[in-house]
Amino acid sequence: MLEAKSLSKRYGKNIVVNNVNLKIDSDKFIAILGPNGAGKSTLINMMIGLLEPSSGQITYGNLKVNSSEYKQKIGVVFQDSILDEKLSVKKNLLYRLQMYKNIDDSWFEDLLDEFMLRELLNENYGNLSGGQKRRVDIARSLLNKPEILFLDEPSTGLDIQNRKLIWDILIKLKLKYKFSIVLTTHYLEESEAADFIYIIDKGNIIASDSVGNLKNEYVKSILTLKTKNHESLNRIYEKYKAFSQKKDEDTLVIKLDGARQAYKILEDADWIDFEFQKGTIDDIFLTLTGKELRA
Ligand SMILES: Nc1ncnc2c1ncn2[C@@H]1O[C@H](COP(=O)(O)OP(=O)(O)OP(=O)(O)O)[C@@H](O)[C@H]1O
Repeated sequence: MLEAKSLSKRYGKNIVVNNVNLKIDSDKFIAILGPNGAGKSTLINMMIGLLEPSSGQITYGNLKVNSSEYKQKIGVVFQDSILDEKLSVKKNLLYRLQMYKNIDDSWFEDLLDEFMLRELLNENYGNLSGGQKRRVDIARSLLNKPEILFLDEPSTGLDIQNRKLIWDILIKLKLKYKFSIVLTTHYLEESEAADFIYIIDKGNIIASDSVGNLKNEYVKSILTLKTKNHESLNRIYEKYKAFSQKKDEDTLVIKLDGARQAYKILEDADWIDFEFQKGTIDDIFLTLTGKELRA
C-alpha cells in the first residue's frame, strides 16, 4: 500500500498541497479529481518521487519514493509526452525496456497487441496522431509491469472515441494483471468507474469516499413528475414542500435521496409521465464548492 501522511507543498507563501492524507491499496482504481490548478499534478509528482514535499511522508511498504526500487514498481504517464519525437515507436519502447530487468517477452508482446501498436512500430513517434501517441505513452509506462500506474490527466485533448478506447484497454489490462491506477482528471465520467475518489480544491482534499457514498452524501436525484390528477399532485407537493417545486399545474420537480424514494412517490402519484435523473460527480463538486468542476 502507498500511503501519504500530512503531505504539503509550498512555493514561497503559496500552499499548493495542504496536509493531504491518502492511501492507495493494491488492485484499486483511485481518482484524484479537481479543477485546473487544484494541486493534482503537484500531488502526483510527490507520489512518484519527482518532487520533494515541503512536509509530510510518503511510504510504500518499506520503500522510499525516491528510491530506484520504488521507481521499478511504478509506471507514470505525464500530461505531456516525454518520448522522443524523432525516434520510431519501436526504438522509443525498446530504449525504455532496456532499463528494466527480468521482463519477459510475452508481456511486451501482449502490450503491443492490447494497445494495437504493431502497425505503428516503424513510424516516427512525432508523426503519430494524438490518440496513437497516448497509446504508445501508456504502453511504455507499463513496460516494467508496474504495481501502480500513475496517469496525470491522460486524456486531455483526446476525442471521446480515443478516450473510450484507452480506458477500455486499461480496464481490461487491470482486470488481468491487477495493478492499481492513480488517475488525476477533470473529466468526471472517467472517475465514475473509480473504487475511491479524492476531490481536491485549492490544495485541500475536500471529500474522499467511494463514488456511491459521495453521491449519497452530497447529491440529490431529481424526479420530474407529470400528472393530470391535481389532487394527487398537491398532496405530494405538500408532503415534500421543502424539496419540491411546481413547474406548471401538471408538473412537479422533487429533489430526492435516491431511486427508492422516487419509486414510492410514483406508486402513489397517478402519473402520466415522469423522468428520474441521478446526481453526478459534477453535482458533488458543485455542492461542495459552489462552482462547476470544468468552469
Ligand atoms: N514550480 C512551481 N512554482 C510555483 N508555483 C507552482 C509550481 N508548480 C505549480 N505551482 C502552482 O501550484 C498550483 C497547483 O498546480 P498543479 O499543476 O499541481 O495543479 P493541477 O491541479 O495539476 O492543475 P491542472 O489541471 O491545470 O494541471 C497552481 O496554482 C500552480 O500555479
